[in-house]
Amino acid sequence: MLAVSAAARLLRPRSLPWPRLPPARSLALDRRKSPPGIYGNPSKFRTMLDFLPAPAGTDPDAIVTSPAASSIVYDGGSGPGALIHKVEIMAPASKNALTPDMMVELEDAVKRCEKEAPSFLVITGAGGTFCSGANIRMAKEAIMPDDQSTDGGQAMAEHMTFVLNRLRDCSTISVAAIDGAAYGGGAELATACDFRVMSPGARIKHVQSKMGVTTGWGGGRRLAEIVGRRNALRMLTFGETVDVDMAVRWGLCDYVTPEDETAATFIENLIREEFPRTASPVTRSWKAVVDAKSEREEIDLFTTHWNQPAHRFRFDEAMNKK
Ligand SMILES: CC[C@@H](C(=O)O)C(=O)SCCNC(=O)CCNC(=O)[C@H](O)C(C)(C)COP(=O)(O)OP(=O)(O)OC[C@H]1O[C@@H](n2cnc3c(N)ncnc32)[C@H](O)[C@@H]1OP(=O)(O)O
Repeated sequence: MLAVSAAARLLRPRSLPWPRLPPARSLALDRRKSPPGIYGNPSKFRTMLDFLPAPAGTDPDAIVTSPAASSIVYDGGSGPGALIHKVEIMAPASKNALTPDMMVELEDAVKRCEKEAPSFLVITGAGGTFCSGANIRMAKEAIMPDDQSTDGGQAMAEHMTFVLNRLRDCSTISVAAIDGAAYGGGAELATACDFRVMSPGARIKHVQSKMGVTTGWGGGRRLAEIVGRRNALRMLTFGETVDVDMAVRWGLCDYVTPEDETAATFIENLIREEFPRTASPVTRSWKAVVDAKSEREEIDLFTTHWNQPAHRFRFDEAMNKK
């Protein structure tokens, strides 16, 4: 899909960088489908865990930096509107398991991505693992009291569903760069991204049934959308380990990395090869195009770009080559 076609080469800008995209909202491209609060108040999770002061008001867009602020590392590249931003999950001692603090940091990362509007967001894990899901030790401590109360689980599920829906609905194209394991919640995070890149040896596994629960972060429905109902049921019921070959066959993996490259390096190189100068203003419209509810919506998106600087630049370049 991102392979460089002859036509794409022809249309590539040679000298001038393209103008920076204004933030999504001013282009009316903010296509968030899940209104804040639809899954309850996500700030409830923050408050419940008591690791943050009660949020001021309930502004769901506010970025409230978690005191931990270390395990989800946001790399803003060359700034707002850049071609690529990156999120690295960095807790290698637990195979990048997500603690409650990190779930809050992930929310902040997604909000930052929405605000700074890069063309692509690459999500990866440190130390050769993507993410081993929720940190089971911390979850036990923080949200599994002895009285069998379900409140903590519900708050976590609402929080993570809210965060991952925002990631999916954000106009930035997101890529899960998977080395090693994407297990449990890690698999759910991977399916919230628009594409999955896997290096040899990477594997995706929905271990939830082995843990005695169902998917809590919206990952079951997303999986069915990606691999089809039957394959999703198979993966979920048996907690099957899906390796790269199977993931490619089922449409769960979009790119396979060569042996000697990490998934993140591979996808970054691929993106930079396709967009050698800077971000294309068109990139952040594609999700809105494929999700358009009507021809009118698609026409309106097209019109947003028509005769604008990037279009004129590429058009003239193509004409001059004729
Ligand atoms: C809604 C989502 C939520 C849910 O379903 O409720 C979840 O996500 S629950 C968590 C689901 N995830 C798992 O069950 C994965 C468990 N981990 C593994 O299967 C393996 O660790 C691995 C990811 C396949 C890696 O295997 P390996 O390379 O052999 O490493 P180790 O197994 O030796 O692990 C090293 C170290 O990391 C700790 N670890 C691993 N995963 C987690 C985790 N999810 N939470 C907390 N800690 C984790 C593991 O215990 C080892 O610790 P030490 O023994 O102290 O070294």
